[in-house]
Amino acid sequence: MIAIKNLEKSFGKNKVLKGVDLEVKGQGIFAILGPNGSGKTTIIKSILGMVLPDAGEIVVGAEGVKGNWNYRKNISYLPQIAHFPENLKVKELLRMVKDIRGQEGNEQPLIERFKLEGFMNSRLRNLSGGTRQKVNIVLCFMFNSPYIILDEPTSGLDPVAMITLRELIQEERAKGKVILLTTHIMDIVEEMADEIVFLLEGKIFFKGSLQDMRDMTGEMKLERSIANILLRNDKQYQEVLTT
Ligand SMILES: Nc1ncnc2c1ncn2[C@@H]1O[C@H](COP(=O)(O)OP(=O)(O)OP(=O)(O)O)[C@@H](O)[C@H]1O
Repeated sequence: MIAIKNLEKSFGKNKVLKGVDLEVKGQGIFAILGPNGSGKTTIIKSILGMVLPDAGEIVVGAEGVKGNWNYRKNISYLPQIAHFPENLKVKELLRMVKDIRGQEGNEQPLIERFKLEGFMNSRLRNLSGGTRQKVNIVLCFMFNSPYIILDEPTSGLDPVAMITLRELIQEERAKGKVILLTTHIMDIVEEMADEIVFLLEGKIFFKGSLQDMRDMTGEMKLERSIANILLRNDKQYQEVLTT
């Protein structure tokens, strides 16, 4: 269970989160959606303790997040942009992350699935964007954590890797994990999400199933549903529906 109560966060004058209340109960895939800059990553980083909220409370499992690092070992995180020392070799990075976490990982099957065997001795600075992302996926999925947080996990992946990632996410879901996912690829959400959370203007605007969203907006396709919500709430999006 993840419970967020009245979360507020500003960066200077930019009020990003204006009282976010969100409860993620049970297991499954929860897609956090919203326009660019709506605060999806800020919520995720607040859950991880990487952003310090101005107000509010977050509980992960039974543990409050404030001043606590213990709960982090239960979360695997795939960041939107990962920053690691560029001169590290892939095998050194894998070792380093396992040492930092103090947990052994089951990386070998993932290395094989993403065909990374030939890159173990490559330095990060020499990897393509997509190969880096595959390494980041291995780093995230090699630990058996009850919570998995994926921030734009498909970025840079080729279609084969994309299918492998989708399979991997489904396998983790079948194991009873709680998976939080942000993505701008709506067919992934339509295929996989058990619940959709839609963030707008600093608050949770909608939380429910895909069918609930269809019912609310009268649109069958998620992309159109979201465009419909944005149109109702912001005139600048009117063109989206008329094109
Ligand atoms: N460290 C920071 N310092 C200043 N502003 C920040 C910082 N992090 C985020 N912001 C701002 O907060 C707002 C929300 O950013 P965030 O990355 O959470 O949005 P997002 O919904 O994840 O966006 P996207 O869909 O583009 O990934 C943006 O206006 C962003 O510029």
